[in-house]
Amino acid sequence: MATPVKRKRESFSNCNHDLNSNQKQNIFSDAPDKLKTFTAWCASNKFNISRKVQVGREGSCAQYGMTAVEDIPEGYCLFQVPRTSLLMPHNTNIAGLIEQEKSKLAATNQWVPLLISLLHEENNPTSKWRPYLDLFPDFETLDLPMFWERSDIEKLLRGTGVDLAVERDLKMIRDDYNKLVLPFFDRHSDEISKGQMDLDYFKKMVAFVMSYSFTEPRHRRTKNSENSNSGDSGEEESDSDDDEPSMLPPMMVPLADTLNHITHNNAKLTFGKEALKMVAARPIKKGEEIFNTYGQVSNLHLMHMYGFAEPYPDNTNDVVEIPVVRIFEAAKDLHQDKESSYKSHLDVVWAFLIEQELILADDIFVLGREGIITDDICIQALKVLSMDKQQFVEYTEKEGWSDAESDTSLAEDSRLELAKIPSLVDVRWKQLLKRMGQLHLNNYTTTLEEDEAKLRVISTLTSQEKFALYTAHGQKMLIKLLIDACS
Ligand SMILES: C[S@@+](CC[C@H](N)C(=O)[O-])C[C@H]1O[C@@H](n2cnc3c(N)ncnc32)[C@H](O)[C@@H]1O
Repeated sequence: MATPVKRKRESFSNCNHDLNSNQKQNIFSDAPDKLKTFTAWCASNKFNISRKVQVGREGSCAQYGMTAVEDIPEGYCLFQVPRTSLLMPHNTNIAGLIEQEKSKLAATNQWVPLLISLLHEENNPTSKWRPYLDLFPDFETLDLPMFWERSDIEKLLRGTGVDLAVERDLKMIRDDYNKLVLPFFDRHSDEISKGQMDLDYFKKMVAFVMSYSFTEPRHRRTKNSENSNSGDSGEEESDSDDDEPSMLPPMMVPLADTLNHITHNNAKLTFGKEALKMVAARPIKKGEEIFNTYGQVSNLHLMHMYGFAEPYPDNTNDVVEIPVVRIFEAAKDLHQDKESSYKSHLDVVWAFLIEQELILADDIFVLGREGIITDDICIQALKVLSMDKQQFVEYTEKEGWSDAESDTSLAEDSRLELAKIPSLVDVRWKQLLKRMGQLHLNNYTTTLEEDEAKLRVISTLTSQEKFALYTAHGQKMLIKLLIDACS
């Protein structure tokens, strides 16, 4: 991922907004009770919300959101979230219990300690986060694909990768619930109660963490975080071990999580020692919605984790993940008229690539707006699959071939950027890439032309249909760019 541009810290990013009581009243005057209670809680916990913004449904593209009620300059601090108000395991009163079992609970999934903390707080009528938790009372509006009927996933999302991600999630949720979460509550039934929890309820909590939690980069030098733009984390640096993950475990960041996402965001979260601050990433005009970034993420990721996607070409971070086996299928397809000994030669070549681990069977090629991002494995496959039998024998007999191959083709001029593909010397590479794209298009349930017809009547679609269409259509457009570059 590209590194976000580091922006100048401006003096008005200090978040010390002095609001008089009239101004406070105006900002939330149309808010329903739960939102008022929540924003009053934010005020009493020193969130220092600027009078230039308003939280609510008005002006938001999806349920709650934040809008500018005055012009806002770049670098201006919209609000802060003191670290003491972050809902994370070590801030709760079961911190000790979780800490004792942390390595077991977080062994497969960093989310489990947070999920247990959330379940505990949700079950506690006097939780210090009560006004925050009550704002999202039943999670009924979380329309993530993991709640969809299997038949709808198959019909709308097959081939996008979201279908596979949901399958993996559902298995992991069941396993985490049965093997970690329930046993934890049972072991500590004297100290904490699991209340009405069952698997369905746990699943809703997972969805809440999935689409509302934030992660913070461990090092200041690490630029990107999921569900936040951490490029200008600013005030803090830790001396953590290089082996440790670059992200800290997830946490809930009240108020920051009312902001919606857009690829070209106008606000970003920064991580300070005492507080996290939401800062204007560019000037924002009165009336504009304030959008955070959930990271430089593809539609596949947005659809999977958050249940929405952006229409082509808005999401410049979009990618399509093509299983590597598709290039082998392309080679076979291109040579289907050839004699059977050539086809078995291709089988030998593919087995060789896998055996020598030049390619892993479950690898993917990642195709983005500029070209194939994982071009080293793709070039490896193109090179070997384009050889005739004699060239392949010579290649495998060549002493030290593996060292030589490991740095092949990574010179700047041979990267698989779309702009450079038309001038590739070996026409077989272009044929393979083009056929790979054509074959991948067969995995979706609709054609590009059918998608375009639906886009013309977008207002008649349900939101599930709309966002699934944006996901599949965006991916097909990227494949079309590849096919066009090879033609
Ligand atoms: C962190 S929450 C943002 C606050 C949310 N709108 C609410 O009402 O609570 C993330 C959820 O907001 C929605 N969302 C965020 N950005 C969106 C966008 N650009 N378009 C549609 N829905 C969006 C999605 O439902 C997502 O799962």
